[in-house]
Amino acid sequence: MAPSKTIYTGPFVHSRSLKELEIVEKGAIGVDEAGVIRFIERGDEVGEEKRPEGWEDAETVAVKGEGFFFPGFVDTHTHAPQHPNTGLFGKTTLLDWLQTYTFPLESSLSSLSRAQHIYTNFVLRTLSHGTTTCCYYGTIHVPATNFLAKLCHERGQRAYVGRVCMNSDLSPEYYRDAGVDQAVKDSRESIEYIRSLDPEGSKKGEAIVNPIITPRFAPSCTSDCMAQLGALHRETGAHIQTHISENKGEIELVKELFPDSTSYANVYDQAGLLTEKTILAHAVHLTEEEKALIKERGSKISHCPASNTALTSGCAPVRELLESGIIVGLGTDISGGFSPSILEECRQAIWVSRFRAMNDGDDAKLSTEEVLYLATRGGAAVVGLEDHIGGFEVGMDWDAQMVRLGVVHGGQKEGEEKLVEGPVDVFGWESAAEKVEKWVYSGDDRNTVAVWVKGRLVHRKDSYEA
Ligand SMILES: O=c1[nH]c(=O)c2nc[nH]c2[nH]1
Ligand SMILES: [Zn+2]
Repeated sequence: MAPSKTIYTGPFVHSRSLKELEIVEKGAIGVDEAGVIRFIERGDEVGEEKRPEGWEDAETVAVKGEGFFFPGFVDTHTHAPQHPNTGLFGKTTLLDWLQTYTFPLESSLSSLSRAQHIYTNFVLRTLSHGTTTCCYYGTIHVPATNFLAKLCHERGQRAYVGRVCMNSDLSPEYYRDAGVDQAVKDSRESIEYIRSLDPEGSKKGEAIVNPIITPRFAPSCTSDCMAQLGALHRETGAHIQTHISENKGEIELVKELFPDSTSYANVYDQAGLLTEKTILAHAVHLTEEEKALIKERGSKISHCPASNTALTSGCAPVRELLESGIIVGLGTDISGGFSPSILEECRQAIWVSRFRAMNDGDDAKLSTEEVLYLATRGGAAVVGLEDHIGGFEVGMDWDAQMVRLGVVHGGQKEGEEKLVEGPVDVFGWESAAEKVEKWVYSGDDRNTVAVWVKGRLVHRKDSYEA
């Protein structure tokens, strides 16, 4: 159903900057038919009787009970085909995990019906966690990847969808590109298909779903393949995503495979893959030179703390990355990561920063405000949409979630006590900031009762009522 003019009333929370959240206890946000925010009122200015001119017939969506509107989350790195393996990694580390768990599952998506089954579930799952924008790796299979893009387009999730390239013999024979030409041809075919879903929007840079060029990681691709993908980027202007410097064994392998390169980041740079439109996942063990190069090229980093811990890759130095001026967002990295939730990733980012702090000092610690920024405005900047999503400002799109917290009522009769819906118990004496903090530390998808992308309702819980 096409969205109508709507006024969202109630508390809202968003990041003003890395360090500062704005918490408005009584607000109203007017969103037009195109899903664009047209006014924001703080305080009592807008009530049922005091609507701005032209908004008299607008629908109202109000937060009922305890809760608030929050910007939709941006997941800057995840693997849709690995969803069935979520939680399965045993004691493996990256390179044996890929061979044991990942390649066998991904290769099975040569079956389109299997891909449809997995992808449909995953897109519904990420939406239910409040993820309004998602950067997806697909597999090497064009039909499956195109299906994922079409699904996001139909369900209304903002997405970057990439057909994976992997032509080197590190990949098993049963799951590998036939050659460089095949890798480039299939990538081009997928880019064209994804742009055909919304040709006008794609031309204007306004499409909800976009293609993303996806060399799996340097060890999976030959230099020639990466150079041709760099050329494909220059030709099409499509974004690029890949992995970098995740695990020490991987870094050693890159040194062996590319002896003429001065570093892992240099391998990508020589191929023309380090650009302003490049998203680099992990970046756990970058050298100072690599950080400087990434900063100079304007490439972005997806921090994936759950995955980095699960595969014992390391604790990424997020404070240092931020201080060197690199743009950072959060990524769930299913199924290296074990949860499709960016809220979970916020907690993991906080924990990992504390482990770094045990060696580096307290400055390494990330605050609640900071991780919420990375989950929204930081992620938006990673995909180049910082002027459109990630916060609530006039002119931005309404990509948002309604968060509801449970109120614990006193005076329940003995034997009739009931738990509130969802994991967060609010007793009534918490400050607004404390409620947000409680949500970050103990909330989950049960607290996300509705989700909108560009004004379109894309997910709602049964208990949601406008
Ligand atoms: O976390 C990761 N997940 C993957 O699928 C992958 N492939 C290469 N490097 C990778 N890292
Ligand atoms: Zn990954």
